Amino acid sequence: MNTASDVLDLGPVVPVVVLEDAEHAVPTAQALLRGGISTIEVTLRTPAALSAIERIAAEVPEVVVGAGTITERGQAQRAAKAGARYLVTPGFTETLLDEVDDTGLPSLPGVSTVSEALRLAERGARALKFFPAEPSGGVPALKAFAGPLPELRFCPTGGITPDNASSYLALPNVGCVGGSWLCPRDLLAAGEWEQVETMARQAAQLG
Ligand SMILES: O=C(O)C(=O)C[C@H](O)[C@H](O)COP(=O)(O)O
Repeated sequence: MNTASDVLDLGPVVPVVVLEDAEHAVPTAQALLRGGISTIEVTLRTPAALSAIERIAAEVPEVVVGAGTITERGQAQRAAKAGARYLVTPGFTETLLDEVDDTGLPSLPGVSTVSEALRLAERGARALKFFPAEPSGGVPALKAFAGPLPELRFCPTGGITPDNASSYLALPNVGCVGGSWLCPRDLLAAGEWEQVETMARQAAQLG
């Protein structure tokens, strides 16, 4: 997996996961894997996130672990050091993009407008996160992006559900969708790994 476009090809759904407890990292990744999902985006929203990334990278190498919610200076470097294999940002600043690029890792920077997508295309990006997908116009917006931006592919995230995922995945400029629905906090807190596996299995079949 070398490019951002490769990240979009890891499967139809990238689970976006908030891990409050690093102890949940390995069982979550294993449950996703049993369900047929081979990637996990661990959001850097909790103190446990970097340790969670480290554990998944070390103990569940079959799952390609990425780091999400990169919003502050230093986070890209720390995530790379912990073993993240790709980086995701909800939006971008030039500083953030430079830091992400410095890691050498593939990344999906977040955009919600054509102008933002153009700025990233100027920097060489070919794969982007579309965030927040539903509030930013959803499927019709992405359909419209394909006209002026034919070379760009997207991972829409934000408001994606099992009910609307397929309509995004049917668009030629969508490689995969991102979503938190597979790994809700209450299931992780309760250690309901079989339920995570079941939802992963359903998500893996979307397309
Ligand atoms: O943390 C980030 O970097 C984000 O961009 C936000 C996440 O992608 C969304 O929270 C996922 O959206 P939902 O599936 O609607 O929960």
